[in-house]
Amino acid sequence: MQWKHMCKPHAFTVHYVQRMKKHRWRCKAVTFWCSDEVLCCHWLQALNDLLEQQTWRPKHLLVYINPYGGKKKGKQIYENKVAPLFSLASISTEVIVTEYANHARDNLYEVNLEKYDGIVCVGGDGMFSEVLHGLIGRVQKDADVDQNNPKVPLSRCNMRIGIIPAGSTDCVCFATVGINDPVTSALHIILGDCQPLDVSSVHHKNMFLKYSVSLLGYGFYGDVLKGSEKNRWLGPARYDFSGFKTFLSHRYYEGTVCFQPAKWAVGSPRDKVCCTFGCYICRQSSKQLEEQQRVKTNGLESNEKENWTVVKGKFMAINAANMSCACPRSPRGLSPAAHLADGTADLILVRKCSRLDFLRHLIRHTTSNNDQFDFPFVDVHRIKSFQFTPKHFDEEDTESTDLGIIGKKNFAQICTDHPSCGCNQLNSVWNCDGETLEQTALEMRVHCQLIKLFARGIEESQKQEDDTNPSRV
Ligand SMILES: Nc1ncnc2c1ncn2[C@@H]1O[C@H](COP(=O)(O)OP(=O)(O)OP(=O)(O)O)[C@@H](O)[C@H]1O
Repeated sequence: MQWKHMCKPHAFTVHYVQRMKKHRWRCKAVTFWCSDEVLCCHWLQALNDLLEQQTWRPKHLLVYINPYGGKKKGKQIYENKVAPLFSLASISTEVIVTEYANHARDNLYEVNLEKYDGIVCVGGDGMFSEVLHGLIGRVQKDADVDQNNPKVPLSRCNMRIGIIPAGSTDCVCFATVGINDPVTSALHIILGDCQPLDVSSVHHKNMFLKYSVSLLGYGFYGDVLKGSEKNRWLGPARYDFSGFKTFLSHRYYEGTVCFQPAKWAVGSPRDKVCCTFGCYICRQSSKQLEEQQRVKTNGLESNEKENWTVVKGKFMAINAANMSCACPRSPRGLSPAAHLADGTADLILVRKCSRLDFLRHLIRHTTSNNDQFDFPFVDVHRIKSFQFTPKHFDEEDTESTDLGIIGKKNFAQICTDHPSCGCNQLNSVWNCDGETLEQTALEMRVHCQLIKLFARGIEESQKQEDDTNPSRV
């Protein structure tokens, strides 16, 4: 049908998603013309009815914008790239531009969540973490769950969170969408995508510290973060600078790691298969975990205490990765086969080794094919929880673990073990999703699929799909 032959044209425009390269999505439009007004209305009605049936699409969203995240362009990015798309999709929003750190977290404790179909945060990983803490905290409060009890099962959050990347680090967005692009993320929100995500709770004794969705790292990654904070004035280059300095200092830390292997899990950290859209391993593992928990609550099995593996030693790094932790710099991440929603984390123990060996291990994170775990000083385990007790701890920490493995008193020691650095630093700090923790003795537990994101995981074999049907989403 050609519009120029029509005497009375009627038209409507359909906006659709088109896949571009590297997981990027764009909004395209096609206009349909019709000479018959009634027919045109029928088409419109039919399309609107179809859209109405897609009840998973959000209609009302609560949006938090951090105006100071990244290059301070959060507000601009939202107004220019995201808001017009939400309005095209008839999504109404309540927008809160944050005025101070933790504004969004505090607000989430008070707001009437029933009014919304989802929460959107515009900012970086720090902003996402704030919203995550606000939402999980609020849901536990409403369900009367004590977050300070490390053993308590947490209540799942059904409200989805969308991340519009506008920070200096957008790792969670990158790992769950495949790219940190505001328009792509907005389109995933509009389509109502849903990606469940595991969350780890981190406790010190019976005190809740933080939730983590990506990396909980001690030793190398803790030191890099701590060093980078002292050099904030360098901007994003502070991470490279601090990384180089930390590498040169070549420190190791002594302590004891106790962990519970995730025996039900289907995959292993050494798998070649990565977590992708509709991941089979996430589905199977979470199903088996649910089954195991059902058996336990029915009293058929009650041996939660056993199955702890204890590793005592000198570590360059202790990393617990809840997801691959892929980012543009390390495209496969710290643990390439880690899964977003299988109820496990990958615990990577890098024991004391030579500087050259450590460099070889680090370099493998940046290359695509080599296995970074294939070294005699690296061990990797798929776990559901772990505890760490440093060899040198404060009085405060003496009763830190309930396993009673280490019962030594506080003692100060000059750093004779580090002739290369000449430091007197006995303990490292924990890097919890980019924030340092004060306590060194801690306990981490994975909560399977505790939250949901407006994402779908990383789509594979894009090329094939693009060739056959570029717009099918
Ligand atoms: N209005 C505000 N003023 C100051 N800080 C804020 C404000 N709103 C949010 N924040 C805090 O700013 C921190 C960093 O935000 P965000 O993650 O968006 O940016 P970023 O540049 O990626 O930072 P980082 O790399 O440290 O995560 C968050 O911890 C958040 O709590």
